[in-house]
Amino acid sequence: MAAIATNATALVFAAAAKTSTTSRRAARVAASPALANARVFAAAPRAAFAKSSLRVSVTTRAAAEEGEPYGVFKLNYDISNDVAAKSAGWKTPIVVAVSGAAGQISNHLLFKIASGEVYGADQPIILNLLGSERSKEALEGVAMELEDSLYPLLRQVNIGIDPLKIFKDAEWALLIGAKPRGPGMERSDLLEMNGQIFVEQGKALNEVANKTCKVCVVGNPCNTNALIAMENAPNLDRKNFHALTRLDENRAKCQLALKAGVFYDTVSNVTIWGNHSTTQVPDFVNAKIDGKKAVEVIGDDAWLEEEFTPTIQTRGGALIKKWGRSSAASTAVSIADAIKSLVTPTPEGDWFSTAVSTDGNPYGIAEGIVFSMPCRSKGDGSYEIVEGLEINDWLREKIKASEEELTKEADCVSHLTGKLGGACELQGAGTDTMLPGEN
Ligand SMILES: NC(=O)c1ccc[n+]([C@@H]2O[C@H](COP(=O)([O-])OP(=O)(O)OC[C@H]3O[C@@H](n4cnc5c(N)ncnc54)[C@H](O)[C@@H]3O)[C@@H](O)[C@H]2O)c1
Repeated sequence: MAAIATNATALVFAAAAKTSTTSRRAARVAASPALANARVFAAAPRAAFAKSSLRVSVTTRAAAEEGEPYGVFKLNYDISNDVAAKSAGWKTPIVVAVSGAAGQISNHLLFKIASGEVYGADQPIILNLLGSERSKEALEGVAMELEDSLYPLLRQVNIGIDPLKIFKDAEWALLIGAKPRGPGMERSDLLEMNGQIFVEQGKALNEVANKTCKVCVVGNPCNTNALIAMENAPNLDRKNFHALTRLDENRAKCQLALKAGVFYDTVSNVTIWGNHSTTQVPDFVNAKIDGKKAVEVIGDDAWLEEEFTPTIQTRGGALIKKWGRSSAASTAVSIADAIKSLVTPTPEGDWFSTAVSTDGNPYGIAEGIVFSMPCRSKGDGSYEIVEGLEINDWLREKIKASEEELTKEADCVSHLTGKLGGACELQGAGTDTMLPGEN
């Protein structure tokens, strides 16, 4: 990878490689004078994966200067027998690219992914980690921690700051990296600043990612960032773009359980409609507790409308007041949940929330935005929107407000999505809504 080739601090784990592409990449790295001291072993073709030796070597700037590999990897070790035993039922490794990999959320998520908790205990992983110029050093620290964790399923880690390199062959792209809203910054400014990131990353995905790559955008404002990435990646199926609203769903389930005095695993069919902002609509109308209508089990409409709903909309802010920082661990859990919901079949009769393209949606939501809706999956990475939910007047009005907000956001970034949009109406007092973590 050129990013690695130009950065002698780069860390390359190249275990039994997945594809010939990976082998070519390793060959380029090995040929680079900048990495003359880096020892990269990555040649086993896909068919040979199960039987290949695991040979890992790594270098750091200091080690490269000294000509010594780093830490535990100063040993080149061969565990072919062990791998052969463990890999009996293992699948072909998948490439998971993560942006913002040196951030708080990734600090939890990467270890879940590497452990097998997210994609399965038989799914080897290649982690491609994207950082920013500012987080370069920290990114190496992340890789060192992954190194020290000795995860059997983690077959390769690549780090860098060029999405064209890091998104290469990605089968999943988890776009977490974004900049936080600064003091006095309007939502329109935030959209513009982070929108540029998602133009670049969308284009990079379009160019180098696997054509079936599934993209989950977490960096805020995540719905419209997902829209921007999607519009800049015409080679990828629009149905493969998601923005994360699963954390909001999990929060809603928790609060319903608390009110009903039941354990939260009995709460199902919870939808978050709309934007990951304070206009989001946590749907108690269709939610169930122990298979019964949540509205009937709870029997307190005033609480549902006037307490439950704003509690979920502003839960992020309440947490910041306690923690002094935004939710990271529970966000990582919800990203893991969102992925698991796509790679395992949805339980009969249930659904999950994810923000997806509104193209052809059955609820009459305006097209051209990314809107959270109830979805189901067969477990093959795809989804379908669940039809036929009851939309009463209360829900309709709330959903409309979130739809209008997202339409305005889309107008504000029309210059980033190649559309002829209207003027940006999200400027000035009274037009700004908060992210869940901002108030
Ligand atoms: N959708 C949700 O439910 C949800 C929940 C919580 C947080 N978030 C959002 O997730 C994002 C990340 O949160 P965090 O707590 O991990 O933040 P963080 O500040 O700890 O980490 C963000 C990382 O992204 C990096 N980064 C910035 N620009 C980048 C770029 N162009 N390419 C790659 N990396 C880049 C930064 O250097 C930093 O290391 C924020 O935008 C936050 O608002 C979303």
